[in-house]
Amino acid sequence: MDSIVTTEDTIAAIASAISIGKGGVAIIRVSGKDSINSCKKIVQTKSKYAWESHRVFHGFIQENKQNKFIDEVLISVMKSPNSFTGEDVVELHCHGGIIIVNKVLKILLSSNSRVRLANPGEFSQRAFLNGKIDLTQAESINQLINASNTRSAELAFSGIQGEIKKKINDIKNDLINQLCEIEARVDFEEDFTDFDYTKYLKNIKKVKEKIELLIENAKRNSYIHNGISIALIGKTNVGKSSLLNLLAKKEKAIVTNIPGTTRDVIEINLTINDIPMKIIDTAGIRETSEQIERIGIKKSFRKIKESDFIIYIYSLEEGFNEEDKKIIQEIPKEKLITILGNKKDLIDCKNINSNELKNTILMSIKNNDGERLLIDTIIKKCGLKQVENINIFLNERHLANLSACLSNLNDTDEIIKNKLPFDLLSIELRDGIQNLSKITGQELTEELLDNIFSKFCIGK
Ligand SMILES: Nc1nc2c(c(=O)[nH]1)N(C=O)[C@@H](CNc1ccc(C(=O)N[C@@H](CCC(=O)O)C(=O)O)cc1)CN2
Ligand SMILES: Nc1nc2c(ncn2[C@@H]2O[C@H](COP(=O)(O)OP(=O)(O)OP(=O)(O)O)[C@@H](O)[C@H]2O)c(=O)[nH]1
Ligand SMILES: [K+]
Ligand SMILES: [Mg+2]
Repeated sequence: MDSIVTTEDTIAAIASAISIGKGGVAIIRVSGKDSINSCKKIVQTKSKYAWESHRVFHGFIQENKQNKFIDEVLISVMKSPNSFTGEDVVELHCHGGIIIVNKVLKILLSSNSRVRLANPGEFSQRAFLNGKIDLTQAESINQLINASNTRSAELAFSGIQGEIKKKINDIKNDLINQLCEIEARVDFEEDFTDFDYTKYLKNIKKVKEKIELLIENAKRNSYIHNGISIALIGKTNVGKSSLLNLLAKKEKAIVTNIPGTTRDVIEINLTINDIPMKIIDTAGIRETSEQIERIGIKKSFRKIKESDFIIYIYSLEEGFNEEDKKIIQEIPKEKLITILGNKKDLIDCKNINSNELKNTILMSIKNNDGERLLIDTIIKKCGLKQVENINIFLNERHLANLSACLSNLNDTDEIIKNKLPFDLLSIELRDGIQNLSKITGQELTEELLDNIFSKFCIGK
């Protein structure tokens, strides 16, 4: 691995949340060779614990070596290698006002030419480069900071504890073992024939299943992190707003028997099976010259585009007709959770032709009949079923590398089936292993590194 960043510089930044401007205490974090010396220049202390590692001591921040103090602080020093970054780290715990903490930072930066402001994510980047954490742990730190719900935070923390790394390394070890078997034979070409292809294919199949399980679970866990949006779409008066109210368990939207009641988009948030969901009620779609309603209908079409998923509702009393067919053509197939035939209470179900029932669930929203079935359908269609309790969150980068590895493994199957040269097998396996190494960062490019850490906030 090339040396990617220069860790010659000592870096400093405000590590606590400062965007809101006030807080009891704010922390300035300093990391690098000059962290202790540069802080000594701006601190006056009489503490007997002063500058000892892993102690907290008391002091004052002084401006220009004068005896004029600008803040009273607590200080902790964590000497290399036993710190977050692995370098010498000093933390100054100032009063939490934005003016004072910025002033202390400014004085520190001007105290020593080798101290500079940290780039976004640079502390975590140093922790990574010094081998304190792998890439997945670094990414999990950022995920935890940005988590919007407790479940997402829980998954992020499990990543910080190394759960992603463990899963990936486990799969990697399986592949390394397979590679060893193969390479042993590539070296002694005459022994080709005794290679147990059946056993190899069986082992690789197991590895593929492990990867597929991770990918399947990741989909669900990414919904936990990002949530999903479901739009209720259909003609007027079919019961969209009634359904929104049923799911919300309160009267969020106006329901009347007047077609065109809902004009604007109405959204509610709920959690089903741990998944944060946004349910979106829209204006019923029909030909109309009424100006406000037309704007509402335009928004309905926009929601078809913007939402992750759609439930298409029609009235069983009216039947699924040409207009419904026309609207449903606007909905991408993969987004359609189900067609929902509503107002079951008004008809005799035996009279519905079986063609109409395909991909359709029947409900009486008014009588609260069929809600469970609808929720089960949502869970199934959106892939929200818990496959196995795998407590990790995989981001796009992890998934792309896992998929690449999976396709390497599929290629090795082909190589064997088509009796292609044996060394192709080992090339492909090596490639698969390399794709896994990219996830944890053992295989690294400068671009990848910049890409990941630039998404962090300053001070992390
Ligand atoms: N004040 C403060 N709080 C913080 C952090 C920090 O940097 N400073 N953290 C930063 O994100 C998180 C905690 N994570 C940390 C992870 C490792 C080490 C650390 O010093 N590791 C050393 C020593 C371990 C030990 O003493 O057993 C090591 O790994 O060698 C510190 C914090 C959250 N809270
Ligand atoms: N019989 C019966 N009536 C229902 C059912 N669900 C809704 N309704 C009635 O159908 C009418 C229209 O319901 P809404 O929920 O306003 O329909 P909508 O699709 O939101 O209508 P717009 O906002 O005008 O597009 C109301 O009078 C509801 O009480 C049902 O399951 N059975
Ligand atoms: K209505
Ligand atoms: Mg409505």
